[in-house]
Amino acid sequence: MYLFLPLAFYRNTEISNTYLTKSSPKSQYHIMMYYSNTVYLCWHYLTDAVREGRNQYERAFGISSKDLFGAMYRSEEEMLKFLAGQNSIWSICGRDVLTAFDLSPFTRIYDLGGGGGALAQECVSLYPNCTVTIYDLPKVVQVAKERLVPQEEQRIAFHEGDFFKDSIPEADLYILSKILHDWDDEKCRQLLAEVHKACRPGGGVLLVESLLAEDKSGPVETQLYSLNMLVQTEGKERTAAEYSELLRAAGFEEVQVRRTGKLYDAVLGRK
Ligand SMILES: C[S@@+](CC[C@H](N)C(=O)[O-])C[C@H]1O[C@@H](n2cnc3c(N)ncnc32)[C@H](O)[C@@H]1O
Repeated sequence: MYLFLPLAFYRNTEISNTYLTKSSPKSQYHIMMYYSNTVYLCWHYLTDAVREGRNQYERAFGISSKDLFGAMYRSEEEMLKFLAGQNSIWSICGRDVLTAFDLSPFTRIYDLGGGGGALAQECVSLYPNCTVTIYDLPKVVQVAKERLVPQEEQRIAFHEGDFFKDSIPEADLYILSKILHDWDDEKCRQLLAEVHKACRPGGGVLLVESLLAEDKSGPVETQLYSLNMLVQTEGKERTAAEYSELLRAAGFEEVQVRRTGKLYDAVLGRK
């Protein structure tokens, strides 16, 4: 047993150096801090969330969540913390979700709700012939442009817009990474219908989401994420069949599903 103690200590130090140290390239520091300081406050009201079937911003922060991202971005500091947190996961899973399918035929890509841009950066480094436009709410785009995406990166462009209200420009591929899980089925259908209208014939849409098993019996991480969505958004995690159905209802065909073995998976639909 005494022999294993230093080994366990060494392993724990290695894990914390890799995933918790702020300066590590695989650091999960920002998302941990966001969970701990913001999301956890909504979890205090889990029983209310289950009873009422809605998020708990009002109880946790005293603000209405009628405009969901207005509530999440209630200060510039909160927005930065959220975007940095969202970016962190792609240092671990970005390559897996973007190589689940060969995306090289798609050169004009829009990352809808592309946030802090980490997935867009991973995409241009894996597929050097593509350009990726980060489409997001104006204040998110401004922060991504000025503080999160390196200015010398010529293959990344920016588009300020609200994908529920403004038009979506034509492209070969739309990435919707962790977007549909924020919204109910009706809003997902509305958004996918607009994406289908804008998509070039022969183009496609790539959903990046954490997939539940078809009987919803697991994985436990995805079930927990679904509760996370309940306490802080209007959405939930879904099964591959549920995403495929949403894509088909919007007009996308040849829907293919790839599980990566990590937290996030990929679903591709073609127009
Ligand atoms: C859960 S985050 C995912 C961010 C990024 N796609 C990723 O995977 O790291 C959802 C993103 O959708 C954006 N978003 C929410 N509502 C939007 C809207 N109406 N129009 C455009 N972007 C929106 C948010 O600002 C945020 O960046």
